[in-house]
Amino acid sequence: MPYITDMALNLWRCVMKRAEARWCLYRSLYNSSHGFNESEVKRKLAELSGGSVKLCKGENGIAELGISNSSRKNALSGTMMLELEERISDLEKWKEGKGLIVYGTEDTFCSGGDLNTIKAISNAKDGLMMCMFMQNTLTRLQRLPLISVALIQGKAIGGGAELCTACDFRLMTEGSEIRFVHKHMGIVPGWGGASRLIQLVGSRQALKLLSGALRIPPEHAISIGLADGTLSSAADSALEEAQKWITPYTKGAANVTRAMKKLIVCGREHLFEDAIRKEKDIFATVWGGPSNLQALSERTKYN
Ligand SMILES: CC[C@@H](C(=O)O)C(=O)SCCNC(=O)CCNC(=O)[C@H](O)C(C)(C)COP(=O)(O)OP(=O)(O)OC[C@H]1O[C@@H](n2cnc3c(N)ncnc32)[C@H](O)[C@@H]1OP(=O)(O)O
Repeated sequence: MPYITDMALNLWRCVMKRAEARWCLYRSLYNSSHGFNESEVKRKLAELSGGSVKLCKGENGIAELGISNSSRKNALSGTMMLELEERISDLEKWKEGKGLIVYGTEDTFCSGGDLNTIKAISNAKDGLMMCMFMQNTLTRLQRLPLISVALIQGKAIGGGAELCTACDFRLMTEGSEIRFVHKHMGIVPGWGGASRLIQLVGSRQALKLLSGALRIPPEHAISIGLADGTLSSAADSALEEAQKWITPYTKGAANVTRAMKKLIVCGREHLFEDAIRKEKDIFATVWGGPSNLQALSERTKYN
């Protein structure tokens, strides 16, 4: 009997995996058919070292992803870009996960690409490969079935500003700042930050922020819908406060929270008709499930 249950469970997992691939929840944007040579870009980035990206998965289903490169204000070196991709792969496999907090250690969220790394790959071909690699990674971050929050302490600059837009929410501590400085570097965002910024604040606001390379303090970010809250806490307790902030959204059964986030990903990324059909498919994964049956038996009132 347990053997049959195992078989049924494996079959169910297999069906779900195929369905999730169909809903494009874990899909990268670029592969070899787009001229993307992943192994070559990985080999180059591996030579450009410094800093680390650490992942801590909590028993409450909320993980913390820490960006750390203390001598360079948490700039992302080549090896950190690789580590970030590995951590996202890890999170894609974490079936108990419900939430994610992305933060920078010490006093900065992230100062963008490590200028030493950027200089070493400043030719057109390497730049394009790095851009595709980072777009793949940040798109996979955005598509995770986890409710994600960027905790912005200090500055989120250049690629750091782009990174924070790949999260569902942004919380900013007092005195922090988001700034797309690309214009001053003679470039435009390439990690998907412009497209995501337009989705968040609309094309007019995005044009102002990008073409003016404006400093965006918490109040401004909140007023245009870029940020979702300000945290008052000192550096050492901001993570705790972010954990509290995310809890109402992640409370409850993991499969329901994850299904909810999958709906948002589908709704955001597909045309309406396509999205509403996928909503039906995702609905079918939780209908009549343990959380649903429990709620029905409890007959909870919401008054
Ligand atoms: C393709 C990637 C591209 C993108 O898509 O946007 C990028 O992200 S390019 C990088 C864009 N970012 C920058 O240009 C940041 C430049 N740095 C700064 O503006 C400032 O350093 C800061 C981040 C605002 C911090 O200022 P402050 O608090 O005054 O500290 P310091 O300036 O003294 O910095 C300490 C130390 O850190 C080094 N640093 C900072 N950022 C980077 C970086 N991105 N790459 C490498 N190193 C960085 C800085 O040079 C200092 O080093 P030392 O001079 O050796 O002390």
